[in-house]
Amino acid sequence: MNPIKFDHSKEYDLIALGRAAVDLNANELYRTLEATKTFSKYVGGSPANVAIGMARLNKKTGFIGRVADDQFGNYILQYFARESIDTSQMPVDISGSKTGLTFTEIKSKTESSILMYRKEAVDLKLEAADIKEEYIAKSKILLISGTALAAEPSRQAALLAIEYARANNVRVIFDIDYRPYSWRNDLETSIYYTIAAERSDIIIGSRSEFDYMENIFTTKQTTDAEVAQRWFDYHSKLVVIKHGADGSTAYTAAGESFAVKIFPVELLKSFGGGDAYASAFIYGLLENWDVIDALEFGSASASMLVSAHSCSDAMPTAAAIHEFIKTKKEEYGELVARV
Ligand SMILES: Nc1ncnc2c1ncn2[C@@H]1O[C@H](COP(=O)(O)OP(=O)(O)OP(=O)(O)O)[C@@H](O)[C@H]1O
Ligand SMILES: O=C(O)C[C@@H](O)[C@H](O)C(=O)CO
Repeated sequence: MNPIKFDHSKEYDLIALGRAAVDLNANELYRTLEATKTFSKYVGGSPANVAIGMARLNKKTGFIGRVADDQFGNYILQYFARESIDTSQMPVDISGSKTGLTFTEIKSKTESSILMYRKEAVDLKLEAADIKEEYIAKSKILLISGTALAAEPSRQAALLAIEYARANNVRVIFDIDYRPYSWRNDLETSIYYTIAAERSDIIIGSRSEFDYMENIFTTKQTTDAEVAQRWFDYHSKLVVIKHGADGSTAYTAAGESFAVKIFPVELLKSFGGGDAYASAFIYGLLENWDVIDALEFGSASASMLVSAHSCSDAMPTAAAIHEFIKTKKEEYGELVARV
């Protein structure tokens, strides 16, 4: 049973807030960045990837975020327009700030890493004045990417957006999305993540991201169930904890727990799975599926993405995910991802 109640009278399915950036993924595989000569350019930025994933799944999607006054800013706006993502709340920043860049290094069949250029990143220039309550009120969901909390003025903009959502029966999804490059220290990260998480209906993150968030509370090793309970004691109804190649778990405030494994694929890069996971999982919730079915859908999309060269371009349609699941179940059995 889906524990999240959406107001289905609202126009948008999801509005994402945070960074829209650019990925430059190495074309030469199994080399270090030092030895890489060419890259493929994709739209990137975790919340942008999730928004693209939602749009690919035919959900009406909007975005709140600033873009740079340069070719990369134009590229992002044009890409979003082609994907039918509303860009009315994506002001062009004229302060000279730059689009965040992420270089993905595919070092071996099992190892990849990212190098992020985020100095003066335009996404962190988002201001509270950019946040319109009447826009947010039109959506079933507001998705907040944790990196939007890393610096001012983006931090206050994100926290204001959360308050507007809560005042207008909009479900808040907090995708923890930890990227170290923009934070000053771990305590700051933990404090502001906690402020957002306390106000969110759904929290999604990898286990290590939850641990960052818990820093101010405890340093002892807690179970996934204990992690989830902490946030149920505030406001959350659903907590999803991802464990990379070990799959993922979900807990509801009503005391239910679920787990799924990964779908077997040939790994190309270990990045991008989380954004695909989030968009497909949220799609399942919006379709009022049971949590376990939404988890399986998210896990399938994630596995498809870690075997793809891009993140945004490779975001699959619902039909493609269903076909992927069907094929894997024929090959590995009905319970391929269910534990
Ligand atoms: N080797 C793998 N094979 C198949 N699926 C995988 C693999 N690694 C990760 N996944 C899938 O991707 C999901 C997200 O990966 P992870 O737990 O690393 O989250 P994340 O750090 O948020 O991802 P991202 O790097 O996109 O930010 C996992 O829960 C799993 O479903
Ligand atoms: O989140 C980022 O800014 C980097 C992403 O664009 C990249 O695709 C990735 O690492 C996915 O998680």
